[in-house]
Amino acid sequence: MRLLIDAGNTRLKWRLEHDLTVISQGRGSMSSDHPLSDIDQYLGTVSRVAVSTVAREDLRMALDAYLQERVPGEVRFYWAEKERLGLRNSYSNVSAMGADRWHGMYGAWKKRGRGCAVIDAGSAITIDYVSDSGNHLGGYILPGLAMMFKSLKTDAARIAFEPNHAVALEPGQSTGECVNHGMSWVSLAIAQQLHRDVEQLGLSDILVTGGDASRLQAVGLNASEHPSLVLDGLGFIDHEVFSA
Ligand SMILES: Nc1ncnc2c1ncn2[C@@H]1O[C@H](COP(=O)(O)OP(=O)(O)OP(=O)(O)O)[C@@H](O)[C@H]1O
Ligand SMILES: CC(C)(CO)[C@@H](O)C(=O)NCCC(=O)O
Ligand SMILES: [K+]
Repeated sequence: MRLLIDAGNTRLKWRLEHDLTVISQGRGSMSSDHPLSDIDQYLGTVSRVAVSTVAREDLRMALDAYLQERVPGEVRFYWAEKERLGLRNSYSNVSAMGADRWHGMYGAWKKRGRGCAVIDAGSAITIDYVSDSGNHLGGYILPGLAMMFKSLKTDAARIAFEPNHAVALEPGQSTGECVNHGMSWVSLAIAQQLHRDVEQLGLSDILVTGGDASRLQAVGLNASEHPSLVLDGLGFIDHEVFSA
């Protein structure tokens, strides 16, 4: 049994596989003492764990200790790389790139095998462009939608509102409308700029993942949704490493 883990800043996503077939998948909180409690009964049978993480080093170490204690198999952490089977990183300091971005891009590269844009709308939003020849052309890092809401709540004294996920784009006429419509408006701006970039760079399509994927699609982002793209890419890499 193989366990794949995408440990983000807020949440952890996991997938349990047997012979590359998905047995079960789910998510846990990074702040939980037992983030894998849903699969407690399986942990003793896991022969290998592959982890992609962007969490703080102390949280990574706590996750490592937690896994070592419960899983008999090897626990391996995977990071961004310079190159893998035709996909080439543009960062000169490759290790500074979030592992989730590399693994998401690799998942997209393996699925598409040609130029594409990858957008991960999670705690932060990342956008990465890959050319037909596999060159990472670069990307963008933006605050995520929940992060934007939170910063308005905590850093501005007179902005009181209840966030919602409705798509409404007309100019707001109350604080709540201004903030909520503003979030749709910024989502639309992201989607439109992505469409322009993809067209200009000649990329074939857009893959989207992350908790706010559907919100971007709701304002018209023309993308295929891959809810666990990071785990997909991580799984491909771990498989390649172990079958080499
Ligand atoms: N049930 C939910 N819990 C938390 N966020 C959610 C939920 N459903 C949708 N979201 C949206 O998903 C976004 C977070 O996405 P996602 O779950 O992919 O990130 P994350 O896993 O928290 O990020 P990271 O991988 O950095 O930990 C938030 O901006 C929020 O608006
Ligand atoms: C941007 C996030 C937080 C998105 O999860 C992650 O990919 C990260 O911590 N990246 C490190 C900085 C970088 O990718 O250049
Ligand atoms: K993420």
